[in-house]
Amino acid sequence: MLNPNLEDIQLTKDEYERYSRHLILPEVGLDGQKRLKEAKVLCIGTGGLGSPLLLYLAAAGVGTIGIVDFDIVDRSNLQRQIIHGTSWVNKPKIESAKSRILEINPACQVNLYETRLMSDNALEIIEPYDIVVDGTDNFPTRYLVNDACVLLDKPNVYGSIFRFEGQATVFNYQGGPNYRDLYPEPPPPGMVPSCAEGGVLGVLCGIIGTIQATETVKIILGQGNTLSGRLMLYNALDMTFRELKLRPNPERPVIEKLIDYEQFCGIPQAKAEEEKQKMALPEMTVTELKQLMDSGADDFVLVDVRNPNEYDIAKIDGSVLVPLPDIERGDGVEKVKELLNGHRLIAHCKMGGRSAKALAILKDAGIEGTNVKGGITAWSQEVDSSIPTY
Ligand SMILES: Nc1ncnc2c1ncn2[C@@H]1O[C@H](COP(=O)(O)OP(=O)(O)OP(=O)(O)O)[C@@H](O)[C@H]1O
Repeated sequence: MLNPNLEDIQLTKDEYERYSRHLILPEVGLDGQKRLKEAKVLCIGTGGLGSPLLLYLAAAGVGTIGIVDFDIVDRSNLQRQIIHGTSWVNKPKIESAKSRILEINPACQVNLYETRLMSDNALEIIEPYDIVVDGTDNFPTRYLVNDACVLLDKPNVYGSIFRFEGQATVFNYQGGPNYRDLYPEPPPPGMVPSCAEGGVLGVLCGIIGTIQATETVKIILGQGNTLSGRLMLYNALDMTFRELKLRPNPERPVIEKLIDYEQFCGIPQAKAEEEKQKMALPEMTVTELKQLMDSGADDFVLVDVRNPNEYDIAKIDGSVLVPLPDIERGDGVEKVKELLNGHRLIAHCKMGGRSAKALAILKDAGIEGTNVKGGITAWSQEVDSSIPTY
């Protein structure tokens, strides 16, 4: 429970009316609404999770809300990032979120931090707040938020989402476990695909984000049992909730200072490896591919290594689908061999990363090929604008 001096906090007449359905709940009541009014909550990320949780925190009467994000609203965000509207596309997410929050609750003090949360700004940004809510989507930031909250002794309300499944819990609350008890080591880079790669059901964000908002409100009020020590696992397809027990690991290293979290998660090393892999492969631009196709040459096969549903969304005419997972399993390598039958191989994917991976595997199997730089995204931007980007 947050413990401001309740006698110093007054509700206005408008607030009595606005929060009347809270005030008549004995678990909230006048004191609870005053605690909400005095509370300072920092939301990191105003994407899929940040959107619903900010809407509910603002509506619930949280007096001060901080928002950290560096991104602009993309059209592909609108399917789930419901705080942002169409007119905000290409504009800063934090500005969009603030305007919507003030529309819901003009009395809310909204502090904006248009920056990436990093080791050199995290402590300063987080310090003035009572509770931190993590609505981000990457491992370095999650470890950073965790460690900063441990150092500053702030509860960290955590959520994550992927495809149809989500997780939520409360870290670092009243001596409870933190993120490093759940994940002592980061996964190898690229092991866990992002929502941009694997997709996500829009309404899943609503479920997990509102669980985070609920936990935040409960911590402020000091009511109920929080998710501290319990990891909630939700599956939208089965409509099931499961729980895992979490305990502080006695062997967990003591966090003494913030570190380089990109390095900790192996990101620069993985990027260098990917670059090296790409450099070792012959490449061609989409314009060169177009010229080759227009020349009537028939000595090559264009292999698309994306997933079948991506191929249904958009494809380059004449390409043949052999998904990367099939190539990784081995049967795709055989399929490519059959397709080539003496022709040369050109491969593409969405942006050029997966096709580089596929070509490296094929090279080990004795098949040389050329990678299309920028994939079908570059094709859509530079050659054929009738092809949708996704
Ligand atoms: N270190 C960070 N500091 C501030 N904001 C962050 C940080 N890391 C991630 N975010 C923000 O967290 C949000 C995560 O939300 P989400 O994954 O739904 O959005 P997205 O990145 O727009 O999605 P997509 O990858 O599909 O385009 C994003 O708005 C992103 O900019």
